Amino acid sequence: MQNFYWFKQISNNVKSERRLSLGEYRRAVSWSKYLVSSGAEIKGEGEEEWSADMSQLFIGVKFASGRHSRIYRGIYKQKDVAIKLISQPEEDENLARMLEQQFTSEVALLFRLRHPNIIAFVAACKKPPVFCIITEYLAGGSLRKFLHQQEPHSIPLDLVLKLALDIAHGMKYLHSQGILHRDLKSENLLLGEDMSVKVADFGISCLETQCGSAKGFTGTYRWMAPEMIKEKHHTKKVDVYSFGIVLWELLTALTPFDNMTPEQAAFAVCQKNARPPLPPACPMAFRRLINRCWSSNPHKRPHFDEIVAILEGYSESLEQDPEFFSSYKPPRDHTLFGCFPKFSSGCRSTCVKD
Ligand SMILES: Nc1ncnc2c1ncn2[C@@H]1O[C@H](COP(=O)(O)OP(=O)(O)OP(=O)(O)O)[C@@H](O)[C@H]1O
Repeated sequence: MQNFYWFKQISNNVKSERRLSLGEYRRAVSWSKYLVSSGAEIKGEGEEEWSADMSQLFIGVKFASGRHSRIYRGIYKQKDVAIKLISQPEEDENLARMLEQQFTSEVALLFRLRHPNIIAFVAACKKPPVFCIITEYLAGGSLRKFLHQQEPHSIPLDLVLKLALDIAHGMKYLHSQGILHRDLKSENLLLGEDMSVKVADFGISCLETQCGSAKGFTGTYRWMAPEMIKEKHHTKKVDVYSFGIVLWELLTALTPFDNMTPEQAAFAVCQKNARPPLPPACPMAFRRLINRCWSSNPHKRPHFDEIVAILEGYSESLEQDPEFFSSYKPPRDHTLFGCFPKFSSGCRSTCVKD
């Protein structure tokens, strides 16, 4: 706590506990003007349960940004937290409405989730045109940042397996609650100090029964399943597709389709059935799983229950035999492959022919 340079205590509007640049001061004041409680705001449905006690919230330095948000470190009730501040633009009513809907839905979903591999919700505040979501702070940052720091561009296979299992456990739990994440990617996976991974950012998540079509969607094309790119009806299997891309990231530490714009990547995935190329050294065990996860046919993608079971099997085998990944022989059931024998002559690693 001593290492923090607090510039703001929201409750009593203390303006500055450190020297701020003029820009920082203006920004801090412009947020605080909205966040300081007037005591007169109308509380929406369920709001009493998650509404933050502003007298207990300290906002520290900004450490990240999203498309429409800024993320600050902070302390809430003596706990280290991350505070996501979302501000509605005055000039764009549609965007303002969409951000409010996203906030409401993210809070409602986060509020009911409790799992070691899902970011823990702490509280939220709704003071239009500013909203805040307070969650536990994860010191390791995003998985994307971690992967991009790796030299050479790969991480040991036992770590790939551990990280993949954490993500799969989180996703299995999420799906067991009937929730689709819809924006699973390394940027939305956060690392704890102990290298545990937690799934975060539920801004465009939905209850499976209420997801509708993906019309007007703002997810991320490089990780997006073809049926979602095409704005078709979609199911939990869109997250399995994205998990396949995340597995590829874990094995390569690269950005998928980095030689293309997101729109070109979307076109290549839908029209040419393209996938990021698996490196020749990619162990067969992962190659098979990835090919199944990013199959263009959602029905051929496994459920997360099965993914967890497969990865746990790999983990046990690796404990017994450190050479497991090089000695692994796939089961003879060829229907489990992304590439079927009738296509195998022309099947390249970048292309799933099913
Ligand atoms: N609880 C947290 N602990 C540590 N870092 C966090 C936390 N929450 C967010 N971050 C960091 O902030 C970044 C953006 O957060 P988040 O994805 O929740 O914002 P967003 O507004 O939904 O972004 P976008 O809409 O662009 O996806 C994350 O990639 C991560 O680096």
